[in-house]
Formats: sequence, structure tokens, C-alpha cells
Amino acid sequence: MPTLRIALAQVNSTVGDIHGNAEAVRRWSREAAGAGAHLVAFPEMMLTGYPIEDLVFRNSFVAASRQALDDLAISLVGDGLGELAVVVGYVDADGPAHTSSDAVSGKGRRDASALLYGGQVVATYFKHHLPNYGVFDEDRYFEPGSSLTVVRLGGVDVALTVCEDIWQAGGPFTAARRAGAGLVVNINASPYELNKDDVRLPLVQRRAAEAGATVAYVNAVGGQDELVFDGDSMIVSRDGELLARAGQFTEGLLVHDLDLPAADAAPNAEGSTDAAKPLVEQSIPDEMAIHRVSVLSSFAALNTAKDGGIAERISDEAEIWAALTLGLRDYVDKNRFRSVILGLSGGIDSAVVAAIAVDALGPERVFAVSMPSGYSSEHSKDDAAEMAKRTGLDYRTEAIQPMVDGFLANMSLSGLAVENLQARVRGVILMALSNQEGHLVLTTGNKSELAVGYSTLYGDSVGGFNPLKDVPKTMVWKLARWRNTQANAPIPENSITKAPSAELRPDQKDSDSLPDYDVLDPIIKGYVDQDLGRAALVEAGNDPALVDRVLRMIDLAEYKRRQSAPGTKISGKAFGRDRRLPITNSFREGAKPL
Ligand SMILES: Nc1ncnc2c1ncn2[C@@H]1O[C@H](COP(=O)(O)OP(=O)(O)OC[C@H]2O[C@@H]([n+]3cccc(C(=O)O)c3)[C@H](O)[C@@H]2O)[C@@H](O)[C@H]1O
Ligand SMILES: Nc1ncnc2c1ncn2[C@@H]1O[C@H](COP(=O)(O)OP(=O)(O)OP(=O)(O)O)[C@@H](O)[C@H]1O
Ligand SMILES: NC(=O)CC[C@H](N)C(=O)O
Repeated sequence: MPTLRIALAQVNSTVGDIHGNAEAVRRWSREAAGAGAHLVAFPEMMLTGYPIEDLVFRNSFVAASRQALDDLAISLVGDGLGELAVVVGYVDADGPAHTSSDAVSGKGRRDASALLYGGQVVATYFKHHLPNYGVFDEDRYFEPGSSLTVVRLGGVDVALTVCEDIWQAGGPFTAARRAGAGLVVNINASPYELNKDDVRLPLVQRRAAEAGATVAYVNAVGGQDELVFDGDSMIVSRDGELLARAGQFTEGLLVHDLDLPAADAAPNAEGSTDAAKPLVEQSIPDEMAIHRVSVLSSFAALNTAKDGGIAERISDEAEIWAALTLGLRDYVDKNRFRSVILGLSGGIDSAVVAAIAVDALGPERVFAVSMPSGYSSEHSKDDAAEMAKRTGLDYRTEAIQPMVDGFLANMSLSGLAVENLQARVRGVILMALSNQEGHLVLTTGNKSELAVGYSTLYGDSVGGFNPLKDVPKTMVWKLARWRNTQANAPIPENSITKAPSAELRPDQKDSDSLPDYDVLDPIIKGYVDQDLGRAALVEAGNDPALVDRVLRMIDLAEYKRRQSAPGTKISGKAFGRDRRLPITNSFREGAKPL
């Protein structure tokens, strides 16, 4: 049985930085070769970053990706890595293998995987199953591949697949069984959602059984706008045993030795039977042609054994915190901001955003402003100052009352207009400091507030990025408590325990306008995350009058959400690309048809 040492490169690429991403492939390939690997696999669209969205419509972009792939194959040989097989994701298009942008027809764009060896692109594979739900729009962008590529490498048949291929039964994994593959390499850009890691392992196990082959699953890590990729790369044997698994949210190589059936000794090719392989519960037909390539007759001998190990799972709060810090750090760094700024009110939302920012960037890159008004309580100022002391972030005070008074001396305003004016003056101050000093402004509104529209447009909703956009208020408190059990306990206890208040008028409390968050959040979850209608929400035990009120608030706030800052997705359905609703919309849940 040949022993293949595989390295799964769970690494971070940047959308559009094709040169930098190719350099990262070279760097991690050197590491893999240093660890004695025969094959290193990189994530889906490693060369271009993922998702590239409408960039794919530019022929120049596709041509640059193809050119980078060819150049990479050659440069790997220059690095002394000609004997290493490198599997890497990129974007391709049908047409001649020329690389000038004129030669790319723009037709048949492909989400592709290539195997590089000895200075050549020896094999390519085009993703067969294209996801077209949730945040994915791949039917808009790509043509599905219709053949499976199997590379005979060191005497082992290795099948290439891409991400969604593993999420659907049939197709490439069934074809891999028919082709007699010993190993299926599945390269991914699979975005994080809470508990998705619990789904991935059984999924990979099902496909290993379907293919009758070991499956190596490598996922990207890092943030891209509203998505964050959590890694969680793994290897599962054909009988379902988890052999190795990487941690979440960290870059690294998962290096593991695999004893795999020799292609000649285990003839599973079309028409033959293989009693040794586990049976697939239901045999799913596939119509994929099988394309075979052969490149290396045997693997270099190994002196010592390598076991990648199995990383421990982490708690929900730890997982979300890691997602939010990585999502923010990559947004800030990949968009080349030196620092961030936010309004620090002494309340829980801005405290948690500040703590995330300090963990993501370090206190020297985080600037906070206390902006007390005539209605601000003493504790709001003290709690904000205490937060600054605990974390070491840069802290200053800008009193807003003189500026609010300036407006009121020149305009006759009352009631809500004056309340919102305070929030807007704060927004102006933060944007002014952003312009003056170059910080990215962080918004602090959580998912519950965003759902019901509890924020001032062009006021506290200003900002370029919102770490809490997909975090319900009840989870904000849980995260604060969890974070304070970890190093340095950054959040003042009083910020966690006090009743939430916008402090826009005397003694204002959130509970004046909103139900308690532990009643509100389940209704939001049902309506937003699960698309439940009024009847189902009432059946689930929610008060009918409250359901009506909350659904109305959610429906009416669509216009605010459409203008809101991006923020890291952590749930099954985040506001934004995941949930697309018309703003002008007269449909009301529960309204009687005429
Ligand atoms: N369909 C539509 N399409 C486009 N624009 C639309 C619109 N409907 C209203 N608008 C515009 O939006 C305006 C109303 O929105 P806006 O000015 O924001 O004002 P509004 O939503 O009426 O008031 C803000 C609410 O958020 C609360 N708040 C504010 C600040 C912080 C917090 C907190 O605790 O975090 C809570 C505050 O207590 C108040 O209840 C309208 O005057 C109109 O200009
Ligand atoms: N006195 C203040 N000083 C600085 N920033 C403020 C102040 N008041 C409000 N803000 C900013 O506006 C955002 C909205 O806060 P607001 O107090 O209205 O309610 P909140 O949603 O409960 O937020 P928080 O829990 O952070 O107070 C705050 O998160 C903060 O960024
Ligand atoms: N890039 C993809 O194909 C991702 C889709 C897949 N269902 C996932 O979330 O992992």
C-alpha cells in the first residue's frame, strides 16, 4: 500500500490579490515540502480569493487568474518544488489555453481546481455542483463541470473535487467510486456559521462512504467582507474514521500520512466490483465522464510517520468570538486601515465592539470617544472610562451638548427630532475624526436592533463595518460574560448588568419601546432566520399581539437595513445577501385577503 503524505494548507487569501495569493501558495508549499509532503492542497479559489462576485465577468480578471496558475507551476520548480504535487483553486474559462485577456471568451466560466507538478498544470477539474442559495449565487457566475478528473499519483488514484461537490449526493463522489479513486481531494471556501462544524464531519463521512475512498477536505480561513472562513479542514477514511482535523480560525498545515490502495491492486474501474469497499446505502447514478492523468510512478520513501492530530472543538461563544475578531481584523487589514474608532457609551454593545476590536487589532489601533449629552448618566461616562483603563485603548471625550445647542439655536426642533439629533451629532463627530485621523468607524448596532429598526439613520448607524450586525442582543450579553472569563476581563461588570438605554431623553430605557430581548430574540429568529410566518410564530407560543407588533417593526425597517454597514455573518441567515427583501413591500403577515 503506498503511503501518501498529504498537507492541507488551511490558509488565508485576499480577493483580487492574485500575485500575493500565488506568493502565499509558494510559501506554504515550501513549508509542506519541508514537512516531507508529497501533495499539498489549497482552498477553493486560492489564487483569486473567494467569493469574487462580478469580478468574474471581467475577462481581464479571468485571464490574470489563468496566467497566475501557469506562472505558479513554473515558479514552484524554481523553488525546488518540482516533485511536490500542488492542488490549487482558481478561476478558469473555456477557450484556448492562451492567457491574454482577448483570448478569454468570457463564456463557460469555471470554478476550477488544478494539480501542478513538475512545472506543468497536469490536470484541471471544474466544480460540478454550484451552490445557489443563501449567500451563494454560483448559477449567475459559473458553468458546472461535467467530468471527474482522476490523477494517478505515486500509484494512487486521486480524484479532484470542489466545495459544494461534497454537500450534494451523487455526481463527482459517485463517479470517484466508479473510477476506483483511493483519495478524493475536496477544496473549499466554506463560510462560517454557528454549528456548521457539527454538520461538516458527518457530511465528509457520508461522501467518503459514497466514494469508497479517503476524503481530504481543506477549507479556507479568513474574512472577506461579510463572510468569515473558519478552516476546520479534515481527513476521513473510507470507512468513516476521522483521521486528522485542524482547528478553526487559524492558518496552518495539517500534515498526515495516508496508507492508500494502489491503483493497480484495487481495480475499481468501470464495470469491476470491489467487495472490500463499504456499501453506499443508496446507489446514486452519475453521468460524469472520467478524465484520467498519470504523473508520478511512486512516492519518495518516508523515514518517520506524521499524524496531523485532531483539534479539540471549542464552545459556541469562543467560536463566535473568534469569527468576529477574525472578520474584523481581515476587513481592517485587507482594506488597509491602520485603526478603528467608535463611540463608547458605557453600554453593552459598544463595550463588546471595543473588546472585539482590541482582541482583533491590539489596543493601540482602537480609538474610542465618549460623547456625553445632557441626558448621559454619570455611570455611562465612568463605565466607558473603566473600559478604556482595562483595555488600554485610546480614549477621549467630546461633549455633544454645545453642538446640539448650536443646532437648536438655529432650527426649531422638538421630540424625536431632538432625540435623533444627538445620535446624529455623535455620527458627525465620528466621521469627522475618521476623515481627520484616518480611522475606520465601527457601528455598534446588534442584530435585534437592526431587525426592529431601533437606531437612528445617519446617527448611531454611521460607520464602515459593524461587528455585531449578525449578533442578537441576548448573545451580546453571553459573549460579554464569556469574554470576561478569559484573559484580562475587559468589560466593566456594570456595562453587562445595567438595563440597556439609548439615553436620548431623560430616564429612557430600551424597554419603553421594545419587549424584553429574551422575548424579542426568539421572534426575530423565527421570522428572520427561519422565514416563519405569523401563524407558525403564534403556534410556537409567542403572544399574538406581540408577534404582530414585532413583525411590523421588522418589515418597516427594511429601508434602514438596506443602508446599513457590512458585518460578519455568524448565523444561518444574516441581514444582507442572505435575506433579500423588497423595501417597497405591502405584504403584511396575518393580514386578511380581501
Ligand atoms: N421606507 C423608507 N425609505 C426611506 N427612508 C425612510 C423610509 N421610511 C422612513 N424613512 C426615513 O427615515 C426617517 C426615520 O428614521 P430615523 O431618522 O432613524 O428615526 P426613527 O426610526 O423614527 O427613530 C429612531 C429610533 O431609534 C431609537 N434609537 C436611536 C438611537 C439609538 C438607539 C439605541 O438604543 O441604539 C435607539 C430611538 O429611540 C427611536 O425610537 C424618516 O424621517 C424618513 O426620513
Ligand atoms: N454617550 C455616548 N458616548 C459615546 N458614544 C455613544 C454615547 N451614546 C451612544 N453612543 C454611541 O451610539 C451607539 C448607540 O448607543 P445607545 O446608547 O443609543 O444604545 P445601545 O444600542 O444600547 O448601545 P450601547 O449598549 O453601546 O449603549 C453606542 O453603541 C455608541 O457607539
Ligand atoms: N463555496 C461553496 O461551494 C460553499 C458551499 C457550501 N455549501 C458550504 O457552505 O460550505
